[in-house]
Amino acid sequence: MALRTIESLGELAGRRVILRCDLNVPLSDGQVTDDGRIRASLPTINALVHRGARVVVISHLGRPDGEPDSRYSLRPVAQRMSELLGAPVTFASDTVGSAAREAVDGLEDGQVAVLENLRFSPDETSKNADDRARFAGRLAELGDVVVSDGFGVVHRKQASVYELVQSLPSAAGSLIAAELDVLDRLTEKPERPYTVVLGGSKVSDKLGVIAHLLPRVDRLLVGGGMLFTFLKAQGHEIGASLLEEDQLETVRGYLAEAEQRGVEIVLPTDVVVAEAFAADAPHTVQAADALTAGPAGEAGIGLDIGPETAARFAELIASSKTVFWNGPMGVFEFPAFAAGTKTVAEALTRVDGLGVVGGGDSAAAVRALGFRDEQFGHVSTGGGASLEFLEGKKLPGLEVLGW
Ligand SMILES: Nc1ncnc2c1ncn2[C@@H]1O[C@H](COP(=O)(O)OP(=O)(O)O)[C@@H](O)[C@H]1O
Ligand SMILES: O=C(OP(=O)(O)O)[C@H](O)COP(=O)(O)O
Repeated sequence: MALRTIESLGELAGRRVILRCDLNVPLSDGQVTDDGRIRASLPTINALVHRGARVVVISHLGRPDGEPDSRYSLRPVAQRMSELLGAPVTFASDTVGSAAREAVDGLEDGQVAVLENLRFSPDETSKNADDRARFAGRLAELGDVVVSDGFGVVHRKQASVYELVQSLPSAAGSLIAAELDVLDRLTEKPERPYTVVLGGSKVSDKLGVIAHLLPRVDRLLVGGGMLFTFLKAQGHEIGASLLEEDQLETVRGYLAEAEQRGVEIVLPTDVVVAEAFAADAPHTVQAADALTAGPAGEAGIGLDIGPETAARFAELIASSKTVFWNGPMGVFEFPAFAAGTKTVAEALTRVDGLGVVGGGDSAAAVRALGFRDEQFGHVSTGGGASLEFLEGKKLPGLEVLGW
């Protein structure tokens, strides 16, 4: 089925358009450190502005605890959006309260407002459909139609992604359409060898996709925070490294299934082990099977793949015809632990075929390490969303758009 497009919404001049974006960008000291997701939202914002719509932008940022928390405010995002648009952007300090209503009522045709973080309300992410519907209803009062364009969050059944889109006439924005165009190429007869590279820190989310990826890919390379659950599942110690204890059995199952299917799960042979989770922590390269048990100060904490592993991953990536990579290989925010991510990124630029990097932090990482988006086949704004799409799953935020 085809996505409903903005054209299907008819005349937009003078109408209030709620635009659901994914503006979940990295911040440091209240400053946006990578504006990729804001830039990616601009084509749809500009298209709506040019049609004379009154644009009400909504988004989440990070994972606050369902209550206002200034560390996760969208205020700096609104500021950066204003700079990029070259036009004023009103910021409302709440999401469905009096500030939001005032900001929306004050909009003239072609103007833009950004409302505060959706996740400051527990109802946005509630598991209870009634809570979500109630919150979606309050959001719907702020608009006449909805445009959903937050590709990075379409895998979440959350109020603004799912219930809101069903509460008003709705359509997909051009970012979602563009993302799906590329991802379709990865799902429909990908050229082989097809390699998926997984890393990052959202370990439990992303371990879940492996079961569905195994029948589709030739190789799965595992780095980042995820690798330690694999090493532990193989019986190795991992010091104070990231671990999903309750996933050990599942991971053992994946290893057995991969062997049966002839899919290579490639695990690190060396890792960079630090004395603490800190930019200046002393660190050494250790064999992946040589770590000991204990707290960070004694047994260390794994913060990057080692150089031997990075070189092996690079070789496997560059010799593939189709590659999807989500999740940094290490804590790239600290330069001492960015080497693995840099080596993998460099290899992805050399893929003779389609090389895609996806995810908020992965895209930010490659840019921070000096790569340009044009060097890759595609830089996707969604990590988890892309992975679940590649699994062949129906995604809630796309289903409600007619996909
Ligand atoms: N070994 C590790 N231990 C802890 N965190 C890690 C490790 N490797 C990578 N990370 C962290 O993973 C984060 C990104 O993960 P994730 O959100 O899953 O990626 P994306 O946003 O690209 O989908 C980064 O902030 C990075 O520091
Ligand atoms: O950053 C995001 O996902 P990603 O890290 O998988 O790219 C999205 O904004 C979704 O955020 P969430 O994983 O907190 O629901």
